[in-house]
Amino acid sequence: MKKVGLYFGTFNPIHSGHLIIGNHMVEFSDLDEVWFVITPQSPFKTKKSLLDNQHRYQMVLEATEAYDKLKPSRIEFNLPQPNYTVTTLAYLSEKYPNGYDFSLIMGEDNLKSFHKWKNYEVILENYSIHVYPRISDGKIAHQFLSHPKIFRVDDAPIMEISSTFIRKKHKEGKNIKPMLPPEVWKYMDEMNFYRN
Ligand SMILES: Nc1ncnc2c1ncn2[C@@H]1O[C@H](COP(=O)(O)OP(=O)(O)OP(=O)(O)O)[C@@H](O)[C@H]1O
Ligand SMILES: O=C(O)c1ccc[n+]([C@@H]2O[C@H](COP(=O)([O-])O)[C@@H](O)[C@H]2O)c1
Repeated sequence: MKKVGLYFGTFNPIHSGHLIIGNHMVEFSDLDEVWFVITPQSPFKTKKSLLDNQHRYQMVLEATEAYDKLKPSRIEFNLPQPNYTVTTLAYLSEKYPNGYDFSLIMGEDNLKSFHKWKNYEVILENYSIHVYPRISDGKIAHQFLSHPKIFRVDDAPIMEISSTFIRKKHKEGKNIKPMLPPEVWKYMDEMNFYRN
Protein backbone atom coordinates (compact mmCIF):
# COMPACT_ATOMS: atom_id res chain seq x y z
CA MET A 1 0.00 0.00 0.00
CA LYS A 2 1.49 3.33 -1.08
CA LYS A 3 0.74 6.17 1.32
CA VAL A 4 0.14 9.36 -0.65
CA GLY A 5 -0.40 12.83 0.83
CA LEU A 6 -2.56 14.96 -1.48
CA TYR A 7 -1.46 18.54 -1.33
CA PHE A 8 -4.14 20.61 -3.07
CA GLY A 9 -3.38 24.17 -4.05
CA THR A 10 -3.70 26.95 -6.54
CA PHE A 11 0.11 27.26 -6.71
CA ASN A 12 -0.05 30.68 -8.39
CA PRO A 13 2.94 30.33 -8.31
CA ILE A 14 4.40 27.46 -6.25
CA HIS A 15 6.77 29.04 -3.69
CA SER A 16 9.54 27.79 -1.41
CA GLY A 17 7.05 27.41 1.46
CA HIS A 18 5.02 24.90 -0.58
CA LEU A 19 8.15 22.94 -1.43
CA ILE A 20 9.39 22.93 2.18
CA ILE A 21 5.97 21.68 3.33
CA GLY A 22 5.80 18.87 0.75
CA ASN A 23 9.33 17.79 1.56
CA HIS A 24 8.75 18.04 5.31
CA MET A 25 5.72 15.77 5.01
CA VAL A 26 7.55 12.99 3.15
CA GLU A 27 10.62 13.22 5.38
CA PHE A 28 8.92 13.45 8.77
CA SER A 29 5.75 11.38 8.43
CA ASP A 30 4.92 7.89 7.20
CA LEU A 31 3.91 9.20 3.75
CA ASP A 32 5.70 7.60 0.79
CA GLU A 33 4.85 10.38 -1.66
CA VAL A 34 3.27 13.83 -1.81
CA TRP A 35 1.26 14.77 -4.88
CA PHE A 36 0.92 18.49 -5.56
CA VAL A 37 -2.56 18.73 -7.06
CA ILE A 38 -2.82 21.92 -9.10
CA THR A 39 -6.38 23.24 -8.77
CA PRO A 40 -7.74 25.07 -11.85
CA GLN A 41 -10.28 27.07 -9.83
CA SER A 42 -10.48 27.01 -6.04
CA PRO A 43 -14.10 27.56 -4.83
CA PHE A 44 -13.05 30.48 -2.57
CA LYS A 45 -10.79 32.31 -5.01
CA THR A 46 -11.34 34.70 -7.89
CA LYS A 47 -9.69 34.27 -11.26
CA LYS A 48 -7.92 37.63 -10.93
CA SER A 49 -4.20 37.26 -11.81
CA LEU A 50 -4.64 33.49 -12.01
CA LEU A 51 -2.18 31.97 -14.45
CA ASP A 52 -3.20 29.33 -16.93
CA ASN A 53 -3.31 25.75 -15.49
CA GLN A 54 -0.56 24.55 -17.75
CA HIS A 55 1.88 27.25 -16.62
CA ARG A 56 1.15 26.61 -12.94
CA TYR A 57 1.63 22.89 -13.60
CA GLN A 58 4.93 23.50 -15.40
CA MET A 59 6.30 25.48 -12.46
CA VAL A 60 5.29 22.72 -9.99
CA LEU A 61 6.86 20.14 -12.29
CA GLU A 62 10.15 22.01 -12.47
CA ALA A 63 10.20 22.78 -8.74
CA THR A 64 9.67 19.12 -7.77
CA GLU A 65 11.79 17.45 -10.46
CA ALA A 66 14.81 16.93 -8.20
CA TYR A 67 12.64 15.33 -5.47
CA ASP A 68 11.78 11.67 -6.13
CA LYS A 69 8.89 11.56 -3.67
CA LEU A 70 7.20 14.81 -4.74
CA LYS A 71 4.98 14.67 -7.85
CA PRO A 72 2.83 17.21 -9.66
CA SER A 73 -0.71 16.12 -10.48
CA ARG A 74 -3.02 17.35 -13.24
CA ILE A 75 -5.89 15.23 -11.98
CA GLU A 76 -8.24 18.23 -11.53
CA PHE A 77 -7.68 19.67 -15.00
CA ASN A 78 -10.57 17.77 -16.54
CA LEU A 79 -12.95 17.93 -13.59
CA PRO A 80 -15.79 20.46 -13.26
CA GLN A 81 -15.02 23.93 -11.92
CA PRO A 82 -14.89 25.28 -9.31
CA ASN A 83 -12.95 22.29 -8.03
CA TYR A 84 -14.51 20.81 -4.95
CA THR A 85 -12.04 18.56 -3.19
CA VAL A 86 -14.71 16.00 -2.32
CA THR A 87 -15.37 15.51 -6.05
CA THR A 88 -11.68 15.04 -6.82
CA LEU A 89 -11.33 12.52 -3.99
CA ALA A 90 -14.24 10.48 -5.38
CA TYR A 91 -12.62 10.53 -8.81
CA LEU A 92 -9.25 9.47 -7.36
CA SER A 93 -10.73 6.53 -5.51
CA GLU A 94 -12.27 5.33 -8.79
CA LYS A 95 -9.04 5.83 -10.70
CA TYR A 96 -6.89 4.16 -8.03
CA PRO A 97 -9.18 1.54 -6.45
CA ASN A 98 -6.30 -0.51 -5.04
CA GLY A 99 -2.85 -0.04 -3.65
CA TYR A 100 -3.11 3.59 -2.56
CA ASP A 101 -3.84 5.07 0.82
CA PHE A 102 -4.67 8.77 0.34
CA SER A 103 -4.68 11.50 2.96
CA LEU A 104 -4.79 15.32 2.72
CA ILE A 105 -2.23 17.99 3.49
CA MET A 106 -3.25 21.59 4.13
CA GLY A 107 -2.01 24.75 5.80
CA GLU A 108 -3.63 25.88 9.04
CA ASP A 109 -5.42 28.77 7.27
CA ASN A 110 -7.36 26.22 5.24
CA LEU A 111 -8.38 24.30 8.35
CA LYS A 112 -9.91 27.54 9.65
CA SER A 113 -12.32 27.61 6.71
CA PHE A 114 -12.66 23.85 6.36
CA HIS A 115 -16.20 23.87 7.86
CA LYS A 116 -17.25 25.81 4.71
CA TRP A 117 -15.92 23.20 2.28
CA LYS A 118 -18.42 21.15 0.32
CA ASN A 119 -19.26 17.94 2.21
CA TYR A 120 -16.38 18.36 4.62
CA GLU A 121 -17.93 15.70 6.88
CA VAL A 122 -17.67 13.17 4.05
CA ILE A 123 -14.02 14.08 3.54
CA LEU A 124 -13.28 13.58 7.23
CA GLU A 125 -15.12 10.27 7.36
CA ASN A 126 -12.86 8.87 4.69
CA TYR A 127 -9.52 10.68 4.92
CA SER A 128 -7.01 11.92 7.48
CA ILE A 129 -5.73 15.47 7.24
CA HIS A 130 -2.21 16.63 8.04
CA VAL A 131 -2.26 20.29 8.99
CA TYR A 132 0.88 22.35 8.55
CA PRO A 133 1.17 25.34 10.95
CA ARG A 134 0.73 28.79 9.39
CA ILE A 135 0.23 32.23 10.89
CA SER A 136 -3.21 33.43 9.80
CA ASP A 137 -6.31 35.26 11.02
CA GLY A 138 -9.34 33.45 12.38
CA LYS A 139 -9.94 30.48 14.60
CA ILE A 140 -10.00 26.75 14.13
CA ALA A 141 -13.56 25.48 14.65
CA HIS A 142 -13.98 23.66 17.94
CA GLN A 143 -14.97 20.42 16.23
CA PHE A 144 -11.57 20.22 14.50
CA LEU A 145 -9.40 20.94 17.53
CA SER A 146 -9.07 17.38 18.80
CA HIS A 147 -10.49 15.45 15.91
CA PRO A 148 -9.16 11.87 15.55
CA LYS A 149 -8.60 12.32 11.79
CA ILE A 150 -6.85 15.71 11.96
CA PHE A 151 -3.14 15.74 12.74
CA ARG A 152 -1.22 18.91 13.36
CA VAL A 153 2.35 18.71 12.14
CA ASP A 154 4.65 19.47 15.08
CA ASP A 155 8.16 20.79 15.13
CA ALA A 156 7.88 22.25 11.63
CA PRO A 157 9.43 25.51 10.43
CA ILE A 158 6.74 28.19 10.18
CA MET A 159 7.00 30.28 7.02
CA GLU A 160 5.37 33.59 6.32
CA ILE A 161 5.44 33.26 2.55
CA SER A 162 2.41 33.44 0.29
CA SER A 163 1.83 33.50 -3.44
CA THR A 164 -0.16 36.74 -2.99
CA PHE A 165 2.83 38.48 -1.42
CA ILE A 166 5.12 37.23 -4.18
CA ARG A 167 2.77 38.37 -6.99
CA LYS A 168 2.23 41.77 -5.40
CA LYS A 169 5.83 42.58 -4.58
CA HIS A 170 7.08 41.27 -7.92
CA LYS A 171 4.65 43.62 -9.66
CA GLU A 172 6.00 46.51 -7.58
CA GLY A 173 9.46 45.67 -8.88
CA LYS A 174 10.83 44.17 -5.65
CA ASN A 175 13.22 41.24 -5.72
CA ILE A 176 11.34 38.17 -4.46
CA LYS A 177 13.74 35.63 -5.99
CA PRO A 178 14.79 33.90 -2.71
CA MET A 179 11.15 32.96 -1.99
CA LEU A 180 10.91 30.80 -5.10
CA PRO A 181 12.62 27.59 -6.16
CA PRO A 182 15.25 28.77 -8.71
CA GLU A 183 13.56 27.00 -11.65
CA VAL A 184 10.28 28.77 -10.83
CA TRP A 185 11.91 32.16 -10.68
CA LYS A 186 13.58 31.55 -14.05
CA TYR A 187 10.33 30.43 -15.71
CA MET A 188 8.32 33.26 -14.20
CA ASP A 189 10.87 35.88 -15.17
CA GLU A 190 11.34 34.60 -18.72
CA MET A 191 7.59 34.42 -19.27
CA ASN A 192 7.01 37.88 -17.80
CA PHE A 193 4.37 36.61 -15.37
CA TYR A 194 2.62 38.78 -12.77
CA ARG A 195 4.27 41.97 -14.06
CA ASN A 196 0.99 43.72 -14.86
N1 LIG B 1 3.63 29.59 4.08
C1 LIG B 1 2.76 28.59 4.25
N2 LIG B 1 2.69 27.91 5.43
C2 LIG B 1 1.80 26.90 5.59
N3 LIG B 1 0.92 26.49 4.65
C3 LIG B 1 0.94 27.12 3.48
C4 LIG B 1 1.87 28.19 3.19
N4 LIG B 1 1.66 28.62 1.93
C5 LIG B 1 0.66 27.87 1.43
N5 LIG B 1 0.23 26.97 2.35
C6 LIG B 1 -0.83 25.96 2.17
O1 LIG B 1 -0.63 25.36 0.90
C7 LIG B 1 -1.89 25.06 0.27
C8 LIG B 1 -1.95 25.70 -1.10
O2 LIG B 1 -1.79 27.05 -0.94
P1 LIG B 1 -2.00 28.13 -2.06
O3 LIG B 1 -1.60 27.60 -3.39
O4 LIG B 1 -3.34 28.72 -1.93
O5 LIG B 1 -0.84 29.17 -1.62
P2 LIG B 1 -0.94 30.57 -0.92
O6 LIG B 1 0.46 31.04 -0.72
O7 LIG B 1 -1.82 30.51 0.29
O8 LIG B 1 -1.62 31.40 -2.11
P3 LIG B 1 -2.36 32.81 -2.15
O9 LIG B 1 -1.53 33.80 -1.43
O10 LIG B 1 -2.48 33.07 -3.63
O11 LIG B 1 -3.70 32.60 -1.48
C9 LIG B 1 -2.96 25.55 1.25
O12 LIG B 1 -3.36 24.42 2.03
C10 LIG B 1 -2.23 26.55 2.11
O13 LIG B 1 -2.79 26.61 3.40
O1 LIG C 1 -13.96 21.57 -1.65
C1 LIG C 1 -14.12 22.74 -1.23
O2 LIG C 1 -15.23 23.18 -0.88
C2 LIG C 1 -12.91 23.64 -1.16
C3 LIG C 1 -13.00 24.94 -0.67
C4 LIG C 1 -11.84 25.73 -0.64
C5 LIG C 1 -10.62 25.22 -1.08
N1 LIG C 1 -10.58 23.95 -1.53
C6 LIG C 1 -9.31 23.40 -2.04
O3 LIG C 1 -8.24 23.67 -1.18
C7 LIG C 1 -7.05 23.92 -1.93
C8 LIG C 1 -6.35 25.15 -1.44
O4 LIG C 1 -7.20 26.21 -1.66
P1 LIG C 1 -6.67 27.68 -1.86
O5 LIG C 1 -7.91 28.47 -2.10
O6 LIG C 1 -5.97 28.02 -0.58
O7 LIG C 1 -5.70 27.64 -3.04
C9 LIG C 1 -7.48 24.04 -3.38
O8 LIG C 1 -7.06 22.92 -4.06
C10 LIG C 1 -8.98 24.11 -3.34
O9 LIG C 1 -9.61 23.46 -4.41
C11 LIG C 1 -11.68 23.17 -1.58
